[in-house]
Amino acid sequence: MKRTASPSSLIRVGIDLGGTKTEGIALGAAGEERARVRVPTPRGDYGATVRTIADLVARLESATGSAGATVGIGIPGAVSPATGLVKNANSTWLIGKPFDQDMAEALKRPVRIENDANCLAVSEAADGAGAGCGVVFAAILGTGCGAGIVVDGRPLRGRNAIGGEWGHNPLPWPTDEERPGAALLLRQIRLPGNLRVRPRGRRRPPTDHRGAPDRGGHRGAGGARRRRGRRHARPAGGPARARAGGDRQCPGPGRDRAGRRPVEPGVPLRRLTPGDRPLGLHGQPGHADPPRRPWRFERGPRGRLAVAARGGRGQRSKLYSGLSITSRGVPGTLSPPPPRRAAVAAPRPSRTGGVSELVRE
Ligand SMILES: OC[C@H]1O[C@](O)(CO)[C@@H](O)[C@@H]1O
Repeated sequence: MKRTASPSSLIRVGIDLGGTKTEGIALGAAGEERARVRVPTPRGDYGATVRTIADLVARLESATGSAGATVGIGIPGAVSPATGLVKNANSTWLIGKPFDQDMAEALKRPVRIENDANCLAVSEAADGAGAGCGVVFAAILGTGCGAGIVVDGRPLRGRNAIGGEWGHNPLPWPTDEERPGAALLLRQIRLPGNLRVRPRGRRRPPTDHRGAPDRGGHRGAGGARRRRGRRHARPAGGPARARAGGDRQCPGPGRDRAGRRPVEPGVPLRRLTPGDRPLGLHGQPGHADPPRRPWRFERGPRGRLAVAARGGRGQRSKLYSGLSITSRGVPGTLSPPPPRRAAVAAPRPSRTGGVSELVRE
């Protein structure tokens, strides 16, 4: 006979939906761990993701001999208060979906959805590194990079449900290689097919984390590691106690990966101007929701232009190959990686009328 949950046998199920794995835990009435299951996340398949979580809940309930457990799910990104749809998820197949509703329907009960970094921050504030602290900041380095702020035990979501998100924001003390900002941040965009964006002109030779030429391993990996260390260190310089979660390695505030080198800010803080407006998460404009104005690139010195696309309800911005892009007069190129040339995508408006400007020479 199926047992139903009574207050004494109440099971609380928590699910961590990650980019590579999905893990569920069943907690007993006193918060003790009763069961735990981890499965691969069906990447790219929204329906399968919903089913996987529903199966996980069923497995946890059967492992604990319970039914009707309460369910909370930590997700990358957030459910937008404006649209009720998922936004900012590095697991991009969730973007634009009514995930909370679909999960409630699949599980036949209400579910609570929260940003994974907020879950981490609440957990650390409750009984982890931030226990006893009034304000706790926790950074998560998983498939994506995010963070949460908790005040007096409750997450600060903010009006756009992005409170604490630091992963895709401009950093203080930009270095020369990061200026003017937008050109660099353009690299974050996932382009259709094989296309990629790179700044035009001088290319820095790959270096390791000490700045020496990187010989071996992946080309440029050392340089990337060094930059990553610096960039994570800068915003982390502030809080008294910070906690990093997620399943990727983090060099740690102010240190390189080996924990040796202090990271110095080097250059003074430069205020970003509207023209520097970086592309936000997954090509959306900043973190604004809904976008207050479309971003665009300006006409460059050679009169060539620019692609501009409007982000919007979770859809990716569209960029096209074969055009030059500029940002505040600093040219970059949008090109297919050699030697195989990707087909030039024909400019076409996105389904929601996304292309705001497209100018050819
Ligand atoms: O999953 C880790 C983090 O990645 C993000 O989706 C950003 O890419 C955040 O919203 C989340 O907290």
